[in-house]
Amino acid sequence: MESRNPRRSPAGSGESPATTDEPTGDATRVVVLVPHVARRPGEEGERRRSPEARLDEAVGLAGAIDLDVVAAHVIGLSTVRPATYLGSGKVEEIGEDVKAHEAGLVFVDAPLSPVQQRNLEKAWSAKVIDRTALILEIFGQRARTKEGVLQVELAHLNYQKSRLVRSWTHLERQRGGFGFLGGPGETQIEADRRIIGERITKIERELEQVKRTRALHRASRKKVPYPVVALVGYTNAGKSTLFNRLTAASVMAQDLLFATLDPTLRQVKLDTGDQIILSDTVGFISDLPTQLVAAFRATLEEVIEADIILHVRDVSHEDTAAQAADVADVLRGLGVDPDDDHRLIEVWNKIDRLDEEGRTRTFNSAARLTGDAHPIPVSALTGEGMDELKLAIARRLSRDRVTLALDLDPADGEGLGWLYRHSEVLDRRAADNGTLHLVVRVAPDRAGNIERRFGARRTASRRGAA
Ligand SMILES: Nc1nc2c(ncn2[C@@H]2O[C@H](COP(=O)(O)OP(=O)(O)OP(=O)(O)O)[C@@H](O)[C@H]2O)c(=O)[nH]1
Ligand SMILES: [Mg+2]
Repeated sequence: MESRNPRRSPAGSGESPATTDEPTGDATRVVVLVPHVARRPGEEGERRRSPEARLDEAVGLAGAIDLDVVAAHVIGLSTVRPATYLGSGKVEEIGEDVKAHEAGLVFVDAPLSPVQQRNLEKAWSAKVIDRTALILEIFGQRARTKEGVLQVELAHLNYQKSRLVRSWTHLERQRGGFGFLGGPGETQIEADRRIIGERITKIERELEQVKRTRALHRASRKKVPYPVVALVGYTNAGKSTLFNRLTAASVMAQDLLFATLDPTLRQVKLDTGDQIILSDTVGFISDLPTQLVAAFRATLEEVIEADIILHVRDVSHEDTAAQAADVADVLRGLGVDPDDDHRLIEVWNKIDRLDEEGRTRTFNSAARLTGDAHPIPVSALTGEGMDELKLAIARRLSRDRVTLALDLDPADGEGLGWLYRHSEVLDRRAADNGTLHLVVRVAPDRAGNIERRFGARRTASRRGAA
């Protein structure tokens, strides 16, 4: 597309003003593009998502920050062009589309180099953002807690810094005249890098502080004898809906990608009497930039330390396998073994959206996986499968915990208080002579202590051990 190249023509009729890359359309009107590069030989099949599903997701991402999607296209490519990512014919075609729809923004669902971004902005007279930038934008809007806000800003700065290096090094120029921003002779790039670097250091320090506070909170929660059950899963899988169903609380559950950003904790009593702390977390997404994963490591510490992890999957989604593989990757990155059936329970959600045949298939494949690997088909929306899920959680808990029986002098109020604080009291009965017969349940590492202090005896669990 030769005509695009110089872009130096004076502002004529219909031409945008001197800076041709100044967006001319409405900045909330967005054209969504999903470049689909032809399959390379040897590429993993499981990871291949259908272009249509990727387009749905991309439109969802744009909608997540209230952008008005005016057009959305999958663009087939045989190869990625270094200068513009897309071929010149496509660039031109899309330019017309952008103009026709008066869009001020184009979301390209791919990792664009700074040069590609710049060139496309010039060609389309619109702002161009790539996947990382859009996800950062969403995270920026969603973050509520101080830690979340800081982490998003940190990820943003790191993103900027990496782009600064790549985009500007060949354009480095001396900063003339305004000496106060940098030392004499400091180049623009050095100054920018230094400012960003200082800001990063400052945020990292603040984050340290926030993390220390969180660690304290966690430590005090650890004294609570209740196990932590964390929900993880691909964004939009239904974690918050399930969380609400299990807690009967109302956490923001929406058909928005990344509706939940900061972890939410709530105490829940299962029908079996088990008390748990349920934790709702940020959704995962494919191609989540590594710096973002790193930034959210701290937020996901609840997951790392959880006793049980519920991996919520949208089994009605055509890419459910690819999504599950992405979630497994993130878990691995957090140091959690995704194949640890001991800790993980797969929750196959949204079964209400399956047709009769899909239902049968889903239930059959769930039944084929036995023992700890057995997934639980549910619908968080209709409530189907909730009893099975709670039972699965209770079983998992009772299996890992030790049940102890002990007798306590009724005068030992201090001992009784300690037991209530440090163990789950399952049963309490007073004998005729006043002695209290107690049945308590604790994590294995605490059992020895109670055996010694109260002369407790290990027993078979009274319930949930089926
Ligand atoms: N049909 C159906 N829809 C569901 C079910 N569970 C959740 N949804 C819908 O799926 C959408 C996403 O649900 P959320 O609970 O917000 O998903 P999430 O996993 O918390 O998403 P993020 O917080 O963005 O990661 C909402 O529109 C829910 O109403 C289900 O069992 N069946
Ligand atoms: Mg959520």
